[in-house]
Amino acid sequence: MFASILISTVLTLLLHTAWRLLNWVWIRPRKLEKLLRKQGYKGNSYRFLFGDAREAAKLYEEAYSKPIGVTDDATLRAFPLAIKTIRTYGEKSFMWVGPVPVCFVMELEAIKNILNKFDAFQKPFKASNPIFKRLVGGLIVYEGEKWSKNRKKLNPAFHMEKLKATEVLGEWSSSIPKDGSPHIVDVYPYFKHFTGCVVSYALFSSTPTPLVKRTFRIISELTHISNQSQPFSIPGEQYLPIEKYKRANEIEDELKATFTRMAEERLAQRRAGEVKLEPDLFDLVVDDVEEVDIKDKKGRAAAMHELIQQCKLFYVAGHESTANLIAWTTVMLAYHQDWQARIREEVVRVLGDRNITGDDLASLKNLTMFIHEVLRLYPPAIELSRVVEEDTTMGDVTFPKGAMIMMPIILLHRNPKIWGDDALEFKPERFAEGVLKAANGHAAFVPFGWGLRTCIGANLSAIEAKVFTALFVRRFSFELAPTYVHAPSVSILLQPQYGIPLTLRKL
Ligand code: HEM
Repeated sequence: MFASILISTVLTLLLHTAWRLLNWVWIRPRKLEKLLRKQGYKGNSYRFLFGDAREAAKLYEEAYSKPIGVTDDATLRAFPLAIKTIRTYGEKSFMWVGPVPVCFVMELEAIKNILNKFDAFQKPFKASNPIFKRLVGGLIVYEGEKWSKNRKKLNPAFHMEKLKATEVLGEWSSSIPKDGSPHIVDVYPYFKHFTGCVVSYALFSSTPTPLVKRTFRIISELTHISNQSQPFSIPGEQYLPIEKYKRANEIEDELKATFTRMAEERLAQRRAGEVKLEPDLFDLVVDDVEEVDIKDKKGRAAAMHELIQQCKLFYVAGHESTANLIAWTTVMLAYHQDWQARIREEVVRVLGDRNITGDDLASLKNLTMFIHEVLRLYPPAIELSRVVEEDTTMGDVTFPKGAMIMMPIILLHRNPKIWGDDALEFKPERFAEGVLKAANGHAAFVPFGWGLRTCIGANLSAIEAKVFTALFVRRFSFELAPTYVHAPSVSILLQPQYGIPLTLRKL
C-alpha cells in the first residue's frame, strides 16, 4: 500500500516536472511566437532550447575578432544580433534569448509607456541566469511601497562628499615621471580602482580596507561567473553538481559571514554611542536590521539578507558602469585632441591649482557637453529590458505574458530621426543649449533610464566622471598609445575589450 502511494507520488512529481520543462522549452515559446507573428512582429523561427544563441555566438565571435576605427559605428560590434535582426526584419521584430522571444521597442512614446507600467512590465531579473539573480537584488528589484520607501531613504547618500576618493588620483599619478616624458599606461584598471573607491566611500565612508577589497573582489568574481553563463536559466539547473554553482555558493557564504560581521560591528558602535553626523549607505541599510527585534531570529536573518543584497547591488551597479563612462570619456578626449585642449583650458581657468568643489561643476560647460556626448554614443548600459507579466495592449500590439521587451538605448541615441543626419558623429557641441535641444525637442537622452525607476546613482556618477576627468586633464596630456585598439564590447556593460593604453605626459 505504502509502496504504491510512494510510486504514484513520484510518478506524479515526475510527470509534473516533465510537463513544466516541455511547456518551458517548447509549448510556450511556440505559442508566444504565433501570437507575435499574428500582430506583425517578425523574427527567426524558434530553435529548440537555444533560440538564437548559436547565431548570436557566431556573430559576436566574428564582430569581436576585429577592431574598428574610433569614428566607426560601435553598435555593429556591441550589439550584432540586434542589428542583424532589425536589418533583416525591420523595427517591429524579435530575437530569441533561449526560449524567450525578446521584442524590440524603438518608439519613444511606447518606451515611456512601458517604463511607466511597473506591474505589467517588470525588471527582467527573475528571468535571468541563477547567478545573476543572486547578484542583483535590493532596490533594483523591489516593487511598490517597499521600493518607494527604500528609494526615498537611500537618495541622500548619493552626493558629492563621497568624492573624497579623488585622493586616489594623487596616489596613482606619482608613478608617472615628473619631467613630462611620455609614459605608456593601460589606464582602464585604475579607473575601476577609482570608482571602486567611490563606492567604498558611499558605503563605508572610507577608501577600501583589505577586507572591503577582498569583498569587492569576490563580488566581481561572481559577476564574472554570471557573465560566462548563458543569459537564461534552465529550471532547476542551480541544483546540479556544477563547479560554477559550487564556487557561487562558497562566495555567497563568505559574503554572508563578512557583511554580518560588519553589520554587527556597526550596531555595536551605535550601542556605544558612536553615531556619524552624516550616515553612509551602510548606516542606512543597517537601520533595517536594527529595527527588527533582536529576539526575532527569522526576521533578523531576512533583514540581514536584504542588507547583503543591497550592498552587492551598490557595488555591481555603481562600480564598472562609472568606470566605463570614464573610460570612454578618456578615449574620446585622447582622440579629439582639440576638445582635450579646450577642456583643459576651461578646467585651469575655473580651478587654477586648487581642489575641485561641487560649485565648480556648473562652470565646466565644455566638460559637461563632452560627457553628455560620450553617454549618448557610448552609454555604458546599452539597453533597458522588461518581462511582460500580463498580456498588455499598447496601440495596435498586445504583448503576451512571458515575452520580453528590449529598448535599445544605444540605438535610440543614434537615431537620425531624433538627433539629425549627423547622429553618428561625435559632436559635443550639440549639447551647447541643453539635452532637450540636442535631441530636437525629444526626451530621448536616456543613459540612466527613464521615469521613476531612473538610476539612483545618476547624479553621483555624472559628478564622479566630471571631477575625475577635470583632475585628469589638468594633470596629464594624453593620446591613444600605438598599441590601443578600438574594440567596444559588451559584457552586460559597454566596455573596451583590450583596455586603454595611453601615452601620458605629466603637465
Ligand atoms: C555611468 C554610470 C551608470 C549608468 C550608465 C547607470 C545606468 C542605469 C540604468 C540605465 C538604470 C535603469 C535600469 C532600468 O530601468 O532597467 C539604472 C538603475 C539603477 N542604478 Fe545605475 N547607472 C550608473 C551608475 C550607478 C551608480 C554609481 C549606482 C550606485 C552606486 C547605481 C545604482 C543603480 C540602482 C540602485 C538602480 C535601480 C534604481 C531603482 O530601481 O530605483 N547606478 N542605472
